[in-house]
Amino acid sequence: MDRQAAFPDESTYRDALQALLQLQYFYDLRPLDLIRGVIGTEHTSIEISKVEAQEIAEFSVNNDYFCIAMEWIKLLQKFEFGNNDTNLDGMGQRTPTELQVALIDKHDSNFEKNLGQGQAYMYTEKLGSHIEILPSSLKMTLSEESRKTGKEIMGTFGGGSFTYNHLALCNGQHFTKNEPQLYCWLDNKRHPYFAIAPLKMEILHYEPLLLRIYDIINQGWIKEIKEAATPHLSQAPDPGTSGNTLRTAIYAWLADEEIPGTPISRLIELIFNLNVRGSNASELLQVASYALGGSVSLHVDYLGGTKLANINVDIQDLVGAENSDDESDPDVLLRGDRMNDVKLGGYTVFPKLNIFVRPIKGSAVFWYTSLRNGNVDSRMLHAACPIIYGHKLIGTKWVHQYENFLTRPCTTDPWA
Ligand SMILES: O=C(O)CCC(=O)C(=O)O
Ligand SMILES: [Fe+2]
Repeated sequence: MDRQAAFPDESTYRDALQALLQLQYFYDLRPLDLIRGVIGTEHTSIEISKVEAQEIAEFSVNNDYFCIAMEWIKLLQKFEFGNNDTNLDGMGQRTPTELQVALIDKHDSNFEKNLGQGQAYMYTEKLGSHIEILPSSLKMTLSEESRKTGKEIMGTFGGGSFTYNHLALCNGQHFTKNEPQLYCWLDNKRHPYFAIAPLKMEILHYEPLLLRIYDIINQGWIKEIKEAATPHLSQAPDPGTSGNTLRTAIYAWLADEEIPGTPISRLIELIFNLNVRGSNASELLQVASYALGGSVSLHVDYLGGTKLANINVDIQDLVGAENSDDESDPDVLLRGDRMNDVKLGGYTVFPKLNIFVRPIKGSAVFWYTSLRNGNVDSRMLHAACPIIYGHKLIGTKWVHQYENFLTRPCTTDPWA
């Protein structure tokens, strides 16, 4: 056995720090909570020592995560950790005050540089003259400003346009003054099959269309998808097909033949009158598994111009076990696995539409990724928010354009 493979290396550690800071950034988690193992509303046994807090502060300063770094530095200055951490002033470690000075210097030289380029909106003030800025209030101010002016503001974790709306939506907040008139109905007209089992449809957005269908897959299908995908869950998609999208999840791809008891392609054909099963009519079912911090950055699923529609099927719930059928799943109980539902985080957000979508087990969310003229529909920009606690499992089916040039309904009107 290769024992070395069991030890995390430097880059795994950096990834873990990055994931932790991303969670803090997205959800305004407080370092004081984090060091005590409190993540959102969950009390975990994952505590952070003073040495680790120091490393987090160093990492944040080095990576220019200004507000986050300031929070960790303040914590190091103020908070008494347990007395078993001693090595703080050892070689190579900066004191909190040294870190703070380095941080302010970096920030303020960035400020001057950006000012010279006419981009002062990224920082409202020099840190040196105003170090009491609260990250949360700064982010909300920027979010509000970007909404009012339509100006794009770059965020610490990249993403480019609509970054702050992205953050707000991940937190379940949106800035639409008038709630859209949502509409739900039972649909039994699409195919005789649905006369017996009507589809529970919900319009999340009209134009462009964003549609949720509840209870589209049952417990048997869920079990089959999980069993078929689990042994293969590993790598991220080929960067050639996912562009610059950052994905911190693990993936598996399933052909219809690998899940013979789960006719999901056929079901999508019946509901949307699309070709899904023919050769090259759709991609393999992409199963994505997200753990703590797992997320996908803002993107449109379009690359290569082949994709027509996106159907995301939620294989697990966002909320706790009381809503989960997994209690009765003998495999889950045998493994003693109680982390089967996402407790917090994990929304799919559409910042241009001002919509956040919570994963609901067994439901699917549908949208067209391209316009009728074949170009990408950039309004469908979306992201998967980081998981704070629990585990999200989602299946994505991408239906192709070319095999559907005759089948795409010529209207998005659900009543037509
Ligand atoms: O997991 C989600 O909510 C969305 C994932 C996604 O957009 C993708 O994998 O392309
Ligand atoms: Fe996507």
